[in-house]
Amino acid sequence: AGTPSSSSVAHDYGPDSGGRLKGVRVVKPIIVGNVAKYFGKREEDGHTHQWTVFLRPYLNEDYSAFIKKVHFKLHDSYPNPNRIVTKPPFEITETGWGEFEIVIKIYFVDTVERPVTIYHLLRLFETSKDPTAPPIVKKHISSEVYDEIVFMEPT
Ligand SMILES: O=C(Nc1ccc(C(=O)N2CC(c3nccs3)C2)s1)[C@@H]1CCCN1
Repeated sequence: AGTPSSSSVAHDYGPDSGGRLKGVRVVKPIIVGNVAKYFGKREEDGHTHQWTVFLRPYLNEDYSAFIKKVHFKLHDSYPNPNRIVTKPPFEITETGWGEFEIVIKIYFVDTVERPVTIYHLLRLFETSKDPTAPPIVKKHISSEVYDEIVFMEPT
């Protein structure tokens, strides 16, 4: 039998559906992280690394169908610390000398879905087991975590 026509498909308008179709939970896997490259100590401003913080799909998929924009909030000592990216790749590349928390806020095309906030600690150094040891500088370093965006997709 072929796909049932809309008339034969039963729609479940649950008691709390507010007129929307009963939602189907959609899980979108993502990777949130940063890569960093050590370029020595720059005379003029003391910056030592170039880094890129990113939010990307776990598999190579186009998430711009449901992600409207991604807001990266950098440390306030950066010029224009509120960086908005409206199309993939959702990433920011900057230079600096230290590690700090970057607040990443994802806004969805479907405005009924509330924005999602993710916190990422920018990593430039390898952490040594000995807390009294100086930070370990590596030419290249990366720090990324797997995460999931879960939202209700109307069926
Ligand atoms: O490092 C840390 N906080 C940092 C905040 C901002 C950092 C940075 O790298 N930069 C500011 C930015 C510019 N200033 C002027 C033009 S761009 C380059 S580092 C903390 C402190 C101890 C441990 N981690």
